[in-house]
Amino acid sequence: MKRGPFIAVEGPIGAGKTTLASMLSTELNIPILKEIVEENPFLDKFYQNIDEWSFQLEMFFLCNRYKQLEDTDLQYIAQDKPVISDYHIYKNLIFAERTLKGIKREKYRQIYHILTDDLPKPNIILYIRANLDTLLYRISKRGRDFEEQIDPAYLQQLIEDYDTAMASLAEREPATIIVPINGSEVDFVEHPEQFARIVAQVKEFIQ
Ligand SMILES: Nc1ncnc2c1ncn2[C@@H]1O[C@H](COP(=O)(O)OP(=O)(O)O)[C@@H](O)[C@H]1O
Ligand SMILES: Nc1nc2c(ncn2[C@H]2C[C@H](O)[C@@H](COP(=O)(O)O)O2)c(=O)[nH]1
Repeated sequence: MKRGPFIAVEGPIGAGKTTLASMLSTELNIPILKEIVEENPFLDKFYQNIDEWSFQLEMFFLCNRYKQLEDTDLQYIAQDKPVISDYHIYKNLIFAERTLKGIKREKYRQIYHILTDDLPKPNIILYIRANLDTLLYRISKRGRDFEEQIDPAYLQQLIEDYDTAMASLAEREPATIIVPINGSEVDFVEHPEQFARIVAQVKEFIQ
């Protein structure tokens, strides 16, 4: 592998991204880059009225992730140091294509490409797929008040959007390694041997 591994854990809301990224970070002794969710001023409003707040929310996520990735590039990637992240910048587009409409969607697409096209992209993606029941259960287990309002139909659409987006990324970027994980069947939290299998897979790619 040419540069230090940049590993992203992806999947729809509640799939277990932050959990798996944190466990891998500890196990492999690789620094973690985590999304900060609690300080987001728009998420609560967004779930109350998606059409009203989607542009502000998507722009907020995009600007935050842009800044975080710029810093990550300087601190780790440009220095060939490994790093693991609980998101891929591409998720901005997955969500925005679902939540934005018309001219705002078009403007967002342009800004997204201007900001992100030259940013370093992960070379390994652990893609946690999970069914609707699993996601709803985990979201309620996590217990964030504002997420109680998530419409299951929105979540189901995101499950499908993620599948489409990962297939499209695989086609566009054949060098990116995508490791699918069935998050409804593989339980890396309760079953250490299942976590060990994921660790072994990742090690295969980074050594
Ligand atoms: N494999 C798993 N088995 C059981 N609970 C899990 C598993 N993965 C995640 N969780 C729990 O589900 C909730 C959501 O996980 P989280 O990692 O925050 O998801 P994400 O970052 O994808 O939104 C958390 O309460 C976490 O402890
Ligand atoms: N509309 C968008 N919502 C997003 C985006 N990234 C995250 N989120 C939401 C989904 C959850 O409620 C919360 C945390 O996300 P996790 O997947 O880490 O649970 O934030 C986005 O780009 N657009």
